[in-house]
Formats: sequence, structure tokens, C-alpha cells
Amino acid sequence: MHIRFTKMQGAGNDFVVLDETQGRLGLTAAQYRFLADRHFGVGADQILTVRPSPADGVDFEYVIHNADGGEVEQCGNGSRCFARFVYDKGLTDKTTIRVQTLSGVIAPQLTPDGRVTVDMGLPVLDAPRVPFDASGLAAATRHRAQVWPLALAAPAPAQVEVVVVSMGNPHAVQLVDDVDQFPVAVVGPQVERHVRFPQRVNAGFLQVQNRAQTKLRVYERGSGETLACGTGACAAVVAGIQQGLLDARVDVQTRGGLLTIAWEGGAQDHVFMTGPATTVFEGQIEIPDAL
Ligand SMILES: N[C@H](CCC[C@H](N)C(=O)O)C(=O)O
Repeated sequence: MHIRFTKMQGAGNDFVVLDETQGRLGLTAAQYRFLADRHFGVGADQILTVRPSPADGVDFEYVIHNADGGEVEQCGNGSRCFARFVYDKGLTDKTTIRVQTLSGVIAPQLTPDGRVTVDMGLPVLDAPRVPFDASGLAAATRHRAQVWPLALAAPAPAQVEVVVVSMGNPHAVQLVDDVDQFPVAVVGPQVERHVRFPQRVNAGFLQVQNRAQTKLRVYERGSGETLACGTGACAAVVAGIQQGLLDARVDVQTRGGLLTIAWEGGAQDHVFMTGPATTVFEGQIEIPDAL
């Protein structure tokens, strides 16, 4: 199958963007994996697909597949690139669009300075933190932002504690003293696949520099460590605010660039993420039918 694609990146988190507004390509998980493969395909952390509006009140459907071919609920950096793509391709003349994802509707807005601000939706935070009940995890983190202290008995190097937050997709955030020195390649996959997370989880490692500045690395579910993770930045700031360590507007320095996250901390307050969205190149590729 011969297809056209657009390569994009948001703070170094990179994507293959597919336009299915004129019809479905019908790709398989193996074909998504092929597109994401950095040696045999195009190479990307996620594959983003644009589909026509599925319902009144939303402008497009936004579909996300990780590099491992699995479909997931949300991708924050991808949402900024999604908005840039549909506007630059003339698929809409709106600068604020509403897109339907598996985890609900989000609203990216193209801003005059060339960045994109996204209303990432309402993290539903339940009652004050309660002792973590692993049996409830699968039910609780699919659609809610839940914050629990969670002591993970990670095999070597040591007992770690993570804060579990969902932004539609699941995140386990660990506070570390020096994110650049932390063994993310070792601990990240252990957290991602820990038995406590039946859907697996995105493992975030947050260094708090002051109440408005942080550094973050994320070992992403289904993609490995990426240069930035938008929902991971949202989840990390929510966790930091819940722990009383951060103010309502926080700069998150990632290895691929700067994201700014704002959240007032109330149960009715949405999380807002601002960051870059760049088109890298347009391309075409032949995808093998049998993979
Ligand atoms: N790996 C994530 C999806 C992509 C999230 C990330 N790229 C972002 O910018 O939010 C997951 O499995 O939930």
C-alpha cells in the first residue's frame, strides 16, 4: 500500500501524521509498527491519524497509536501537531479546534506566537489520597486523574514510590533529585510493566527545581523514553501540585524542549498545556501488505 504522510514533532516527541479525512487506510498494528520503525519505516514515537468529525460539537477524530502498534487514549504533544496539521492543510479555518479522542474531547488552540495551547480536559481528582488499592487501579485510571501514594516494590535498584495520575492515559510519576543522572533506562521499563499496572503505564521522573520550574524525563508506555511527553508533563505537574511542591503554572524542561503546564488544582479545573508543534517533512512510503 502506497501512502502519503507528514512527519511532525512537538518538543522532540515525533510523529507520523496520516490524513484519513477522505477515507480509511485500514492499517494493522503491524503496519503502524512498520511506520514507527526507525530502521525499516519512517520512524516515530507515535502515529497520529486525522479522521472526520464523529459527532456534532467536535471538528475531528484524533486517533493515536504507539510505536508498538497499540492504540492509546491520549497524546498531548501529538494534539498540538494535530492542530497544526489540520490548519496548515486547510482542513479547517478554526484556530481553536475540538477533537474527539478515546479519552474524551480536548481543544487545541493555535496561538499567534506559533505555539499551541491545549485544554487537556478535566482531571477528575477524587477524595483526598487514600491508601493505594492495586485491585482498583485498572478501573480507576482509565478515565480519571487519580493521585495515590504508591510504593512499588521495583526489583533492583530499590523500593520506589510513585504518584499515579491519569490524563486519560495512565502515568506513574516519581520524584527524583537529579533527572539527568537517574537510571531511567533501568527503572522506566520496570515501572511501565509492573504488575500493578494491568494496562501498563507511562513512567515519569520529575525533578522539582523550584515552585515554577521542573525537569522531566518519561519512559513512555509502548514507545520507550521519548524526548518529551505532553500528557506526562501534565501528569507530573498535577502530581507536584497535589504534593504541595508546585504553583499553578509550571515550566517543564524536557530533553526535547520546553512545555508549560497550568492547573489551578480544583476538581473542576482543566489542565492546560502549551508548547511547540513543527512540521519536519512530507513523504510517501510503500507499506508491505503482509507484515
Ligand atoms: N505513550 C503514551 C501515548 C503518547 C503520550 C505522549 N507522547 C504525549 O505527548 O502525551 C501512552 O501509551 O499512554
